[in-house]
Amino acid sequence: MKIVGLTGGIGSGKTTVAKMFEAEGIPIYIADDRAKYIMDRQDVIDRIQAVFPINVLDALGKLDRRKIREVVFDNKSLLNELNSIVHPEVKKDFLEFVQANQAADFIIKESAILFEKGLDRECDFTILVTAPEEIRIERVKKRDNTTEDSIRQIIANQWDDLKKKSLSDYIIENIDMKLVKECVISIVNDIKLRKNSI
Ligand SMILES: CC(C)(COP(=O)(O)OP(=O)(O)OC[C@H]1O[C@@H](n2cnc3c(N)ncnc32)[C@H](O)[C@@H]1O)[C@@H](O)C(=O)NCCC(=O)NCCS
Ligand SMILES: Nc1ncnc2c1ncn2[C@@H]1O[C@H](COP(=O)(O)OP(=O)(O)OP(=O)(O)O)[C@@H](O)[C@H]1O
Repeated sequence: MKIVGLTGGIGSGKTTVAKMFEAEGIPIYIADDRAKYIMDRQDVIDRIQAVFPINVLDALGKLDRRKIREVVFDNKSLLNELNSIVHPEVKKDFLEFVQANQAADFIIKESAILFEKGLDRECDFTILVTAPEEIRIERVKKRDNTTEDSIRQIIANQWDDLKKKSLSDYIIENIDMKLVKECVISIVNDIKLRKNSI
């Protein structure tokens, strides 16, 4: 079984593209979604609250992600603290996913920070999803009902596409969905023919 990392900056459309792979029968692991699920666990909530200088809970005692988002992307040390709590848990969770999908030819691991966190070293191949920054910002503004400033703060915590392009095996420009779909189908066929690289 091959592990194929899929990444892209905020709003590039990597989850949208990951779902196209899923439609072709490829198991997909969306690290962001799994991180959210893990962060609803009480033991994880307690560890996060212990390092945050503000109350990060909502009225029901659940983690208020919006509050966290408002502080971490402007505070590198707090983001590192959060990452150091969440990422090892995601790693364990991913290993279980890999075990459960041994029969697949390959699986897709989608993460916004695949290269930033060196996770590409654990992948056989990598796919980068790109789109012009202004388009990405417009997409996220619409999707999350958020401000351009807050999106730009997240972009500042991710590598730029130029750096990621040089490390990627496949690059998908996500503008026209029909072309993207064709690209996904040809990548699926190509990866199936390739041997594991790690
Ligand atoms: C900061 C949090 C609470 C904000 O949650 P919220 O639901 O508002 O936004 P969401 O999770 O959709 O994040 C928005 C976008 O920010 C980017 N992003 C998320 N985490 C990170 C990070 N650690 N570093 C850089 N960019 C990140 C992604 O492009 C992501 O899609 C959340 O992103 C989080 O818990 N991040 C830390 C865990 C993590 O690293 N997850 C990503 C992969 S495991
Ligand atoms: N080719 C496209 N044309 C128009 N809208 C798109 C396209 N691709 C994605 N979108 C929309 O843009 C938004 C962002 O896409 P998506 O959530 O897949 O991005 P992402 O890279 O996973 O973002 P994030 O890093 O925030 O998780 C979504 O609302 C999605 O429906």
